Amino acid sequence: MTTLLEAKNISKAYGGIHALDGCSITVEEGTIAGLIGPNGSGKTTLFNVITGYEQVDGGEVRFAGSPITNQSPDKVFQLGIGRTFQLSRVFPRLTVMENMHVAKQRKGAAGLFSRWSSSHEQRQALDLLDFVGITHLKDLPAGNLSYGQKKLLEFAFILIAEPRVILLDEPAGGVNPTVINYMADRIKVLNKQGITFLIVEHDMEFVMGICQNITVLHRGMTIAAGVPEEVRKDATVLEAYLGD
Ligand SMILES: Nc1ncnc2c1ncn2[C@@H]1O[C@H](COP(=O)(O)OP(=O)(O)OP(=O)(O)O)[C@@H](O)[C@H]1O
Repeated sequence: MTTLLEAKNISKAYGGIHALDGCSITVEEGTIAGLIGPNGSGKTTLFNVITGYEQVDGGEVRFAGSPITNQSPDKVFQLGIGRTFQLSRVFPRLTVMENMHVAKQRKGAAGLFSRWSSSHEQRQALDLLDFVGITHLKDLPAGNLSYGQKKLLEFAFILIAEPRVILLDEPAGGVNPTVINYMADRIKVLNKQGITFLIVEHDMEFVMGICQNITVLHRGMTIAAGVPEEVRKDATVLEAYLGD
């Protein structure tokens, strides 16, 4: 297996709070990896550090063999790392299709208000909306979508940039079981096509069911990493969850 994404000895403090305190994670290419830990253990901060939304105080992030530590979010996105946020970040006044257009431009060099540069790109956007099951909503303002539909749009939004790895922050959080199952199915299909995933999620059934490898954070440190069956039984992990 080849390592696609790696964060080593990452530290990040906010004033006196050590959100990340020397944690590390390795994501192998072609896998679905999970990142879990009790509330406040540093999961979102680690996502922010990997994707350039926060600068590290120490440590190194590498993608496809090259250092990407403290690169800008746009640069990281263009390199092939897509991500979603805990609270979806669609543009509420733009239509679903316009949101897809913005995503395409973020990846490429076109000006923000240019037209679709080709009918192929437009077709690709429609195909992706179809893939996540929301084509029928394409002309609606994204703000009118339900919470689950916004998460699906955000997913399509990332896919249009053709990322090599996708970081999902709580894809199952606050959405109904039908959407959760649908999301899991879409992730598996994309993974079979070669896309690597790193998923932060509190829904243990979802994580254990879909991830091949799981890293556990506690107080900004990596306390375990391994296959779901190992992690599930790990005494340190159980203690971290029970203690918080
Ligand atoms: N911008 C910030 N300013 C100050 N403290 C922060 C900031 N971001 C995160 N923290 C703190 O860093 C720690 C880790 O937070 P983080 O959100 O990364 O944890 P998490 O594991 O994602 O939590 P949750 O599961 O609740 O989403 C927490 O103590 C949090 O309060």
